[in-house]
Amino acid sequence: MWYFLIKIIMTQYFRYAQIVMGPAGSGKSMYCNIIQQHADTLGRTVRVMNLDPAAEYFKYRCDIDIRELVTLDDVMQELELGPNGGLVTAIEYLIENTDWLRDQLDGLGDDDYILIDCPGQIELYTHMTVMKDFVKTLKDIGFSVGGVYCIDCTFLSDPTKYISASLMALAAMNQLEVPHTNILTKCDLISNKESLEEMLDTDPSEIALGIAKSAYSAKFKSFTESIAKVLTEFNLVQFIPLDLSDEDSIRNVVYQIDQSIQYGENLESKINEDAMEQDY
Ligand SMILES: Nc1nc2c(ncn2[C@@H]2O[C@H](COP(=O)(O)OP(=O)(O)OP(=O)(O)O)[C@@H](O)[C@H]2O)c(=O)[nH]1
Repeated sequence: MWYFLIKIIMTQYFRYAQIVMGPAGSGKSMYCNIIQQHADTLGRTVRVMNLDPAAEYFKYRCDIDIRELVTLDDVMQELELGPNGGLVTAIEYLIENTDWLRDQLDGLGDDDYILIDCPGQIELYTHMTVMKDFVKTLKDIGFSVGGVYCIDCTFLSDPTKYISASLMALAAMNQLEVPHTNILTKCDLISNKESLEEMLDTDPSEIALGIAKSAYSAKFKSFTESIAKVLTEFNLVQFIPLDLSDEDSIRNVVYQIDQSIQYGENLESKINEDAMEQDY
């Protein structure tokens, strides 16, 4: 009996999902593609779900597609909504159809590591509840969920963009309430790798200083400095670089996110559990 109880508890956490977020064009689809290809080379299967009801084509092998349930065009036409309202309604419709989602996820068989490629409308995860509800649905189905927030690395060289990207990432982390990782995408585009490291090491207060220098008003200057101070003092936002041309960089990203959703740990438990099953 104890064995079955332990098995039920453990099985709940043998399914893993990454919610891949970020502004339009930040590299979410490319990220899914890179991670899926990397997994292929390791003989590990990573599935991808498209959560954008308006998507047209994919860079990755798409295993689950929200458009098979609902498309943005359908919602806009039937409910006479605009694109943003239509998007929220489409995702709400998905959450209401948990059976469809459960069937799709169960249909993946034993390959229970899934990346969920979100739409680029960041309001979905920075201040609306729809993605939070979606995460809850995944948890109820039995997934250990982590958030991955993609930010274009060119943002780091612009202090204003840096602060706003940091705050958006923080808002998504706060809203979703799951282990969170910020990924700095497109690092292959930076030819000077040392400058990238320098940028990553830069203290946000120095960045704020850059903004403050160009600030017109004293009020704006002190406001920016205060935000940067909070970011620094509480070590709130960190970025992990992803360079698709560098296998070590990809491996590091995979490792960090696996750690955050306890992929390795639970796998170890599973191996022990399988051994236990054989003993019985
Ligand atoms: N060189 C390089 N280009 C990239 C990388 N990631 C994305 N891109 C390019 O940036 C553009 C946007 O990438 P996507 O992966 O479609 O971005 P997205 O966040 O999924 O965009 P939306 O679905 O519109 O929200 C495409 O032209 C990609 O080829 C990267 O790591 N390196």
